[in-house]
Order: sequence, then C-alpha cells, then structure tokens
Amino acid sequence: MTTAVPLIYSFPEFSGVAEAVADHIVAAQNHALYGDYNRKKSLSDTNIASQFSGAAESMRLTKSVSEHHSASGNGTNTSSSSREQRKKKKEENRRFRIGLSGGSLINVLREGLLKRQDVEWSKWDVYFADERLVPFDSPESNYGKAKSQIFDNIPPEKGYPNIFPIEENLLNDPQECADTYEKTLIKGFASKDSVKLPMFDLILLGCAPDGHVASLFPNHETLRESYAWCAPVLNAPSGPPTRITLTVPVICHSHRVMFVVEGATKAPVISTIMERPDKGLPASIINEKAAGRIAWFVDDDAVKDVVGITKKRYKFLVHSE
Ligand SMILES: O=C(O)[C@H](O)[C@@H](O)[C@H](O)[C@H](O)COP(=O)(O)O
Repeated sequence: MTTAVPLIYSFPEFSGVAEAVADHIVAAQNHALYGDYNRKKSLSDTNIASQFSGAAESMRLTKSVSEHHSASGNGTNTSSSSREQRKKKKEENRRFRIGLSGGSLINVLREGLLKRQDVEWSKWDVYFADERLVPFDSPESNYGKAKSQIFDNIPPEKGYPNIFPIEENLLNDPQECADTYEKTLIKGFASKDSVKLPMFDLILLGCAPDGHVASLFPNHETLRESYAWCAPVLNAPSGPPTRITLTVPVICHSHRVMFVVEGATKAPVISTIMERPDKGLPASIINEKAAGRIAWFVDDDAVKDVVGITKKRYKFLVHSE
C-alpha cells in the first residue's frame, strides 16, 4: 500500500466541526452549480477581473462582457443570444449531487447547515451512501433521521431538495432493494452504459468505532464488490443487520469525499486508520483509493491518539453573507 496523506482538519469543539463542514459543503455546492467556490465572487464581473492578473485574461473577460451586452442589447446577434440562453438554461438546470451517511453526521449537518443562508436546497439531489433496512419512522433509519432532523426544518422559502430514499416496500428483500436503488442512481447519473460509475459532487461519511464506513464493514465481502454500484449487506455485525450500501468504487469516484468524525470513542479506530493502513479497514481503503479528494473533519478528541500527522488549519472557502 502506498501512503496517502489525507487532509485532516481538527477542531476543539463540535460547533467548530459543524461550521467548517457546512462551509466545505457550500463550497462544493457552489463549485458544482457555478464552477466557483464563492458564488458571489463568480457573479461579479469586477471581482472576476481582479482575480486574474494577466492582460490576456482581462481582454478575454472584457470581450465576453461586451458580447453579453451586444447579445442582450438590440437583438441583432440572435445566434449568440440563443447560445447565451442555452447556456443560462444549462446553468439553471445544474444540480448538486450529494451522498449522505447516517449516525452523528446528521447532527453535525443540522447544526452547521440550517443556520446558513447560502444553501441552495432546491438545487440539491440527496442520495444515501447507505441505508439500514428499517421502516422510515424507526430511529435507526438514515433517511428518517435526515428528514426529521434536517429537511423538515428547512424554512419553506428556502426550497426543498430532491431526496432519493430506498423503496420502503423492499425492506425484506435486501438484494432487490439494492438493485432498485442502483436503478435510481442510474436514472440520476445517466445510464450505466454511458457512465461506468456515478460521479457524486460530494459523499459524506462517518466512521464507527469498529471502522465501518457507509455500510461497508471490516472484512465483509461487500468491500470487494467491483461491479455493482449498490450492494446488499446481510448480517451486519452492529446495528440493524440488513442494509444496502454504495460500493467502494462508487464512493472513491466521487468528486470529493468528506469524513466527519468526533468523540474520544473514535480515537482508537482513527489511529488504526491513519497509522495502520495495512489493516485494511474500510476507511483506510477509501483513504487510499480516493487519495487527493479526501478531507477529514474531526474534533481534537477523535485524533488524540494519532501521532505524526499534520493537522491543517481550516481556511473558510465561502465568504459569509
Ligand atoms: O448507517 C450507518 O451505520 C452509517 O451510515 C455509518 O456508516 C455511520 O456513519 C457510522 O456508523 C458512524 O456513526 P456515528 O457517527 O453515529 O458513530
């Protein structure tokens, strides 16, 4: 195994984790929707111009601004105006595609995201990185928890995301449930013939004390699944025994992957993940295979046993309003 050094952002308090996680998510949202972390900056011509130092860039910008003006001005340049309209339409239809896990991650998201003004909920497509096969009203349901804790609390004027839960009538058939969820993904991410793997903008993961990530458990056969996008899990060693999970190739194909882990109970597993990748814990496998696109958001307690890692100071990417 090669050693990949992941970005680790550590904070003294839960609220610090929640605030930084929310900033990172909004930055990913803005990047997916507008091609820029900071949407405000990208919408202002003056600000854009000042970001580029080269004369060529200034000329390019001046040209595109004047083209825009002539297109929208007297209507003589119809082809460029319809090009503009197509571009605008395409931009308007862009979606932010995110995969959520369950557990304490949901509390972090509730704390961090609900107070922000710049979450464009109506442009989110929310999928689940894993789901426990329990009724939606069970406290064990990842969808149920995310809905009651986060989505039901979004003020109506902020819009509502498209949410893609599992089929609740397939709880007794894990294989069918996983296959059906895979079809949901295929519908959302184009047909399997045209894309080998779905590419999420962001997948959010927690990590349990036993090292499981999404519902990929240590030494479990689902870890080796290399074809399916979504796999059934039978006999899970902790929590509800039947589940479905996104597979390692799908998680590692995501544009970005964030781990969110807090608490001293996680310290031993975090030290194994960081210091003994040879143990092959699911989180180490993902750390390795998605190297370069992974960031860890942790509290100081969770990383207290790890020696020799460089904790980074988190630099906020999105300017607050
Ligand atoms: O359904 C699941 O089991 C979760 O998606 C799982 O992967 C979760 O993220 C970890 O168990 C961490 O959970 P905690 O943060 O609550 O410890």
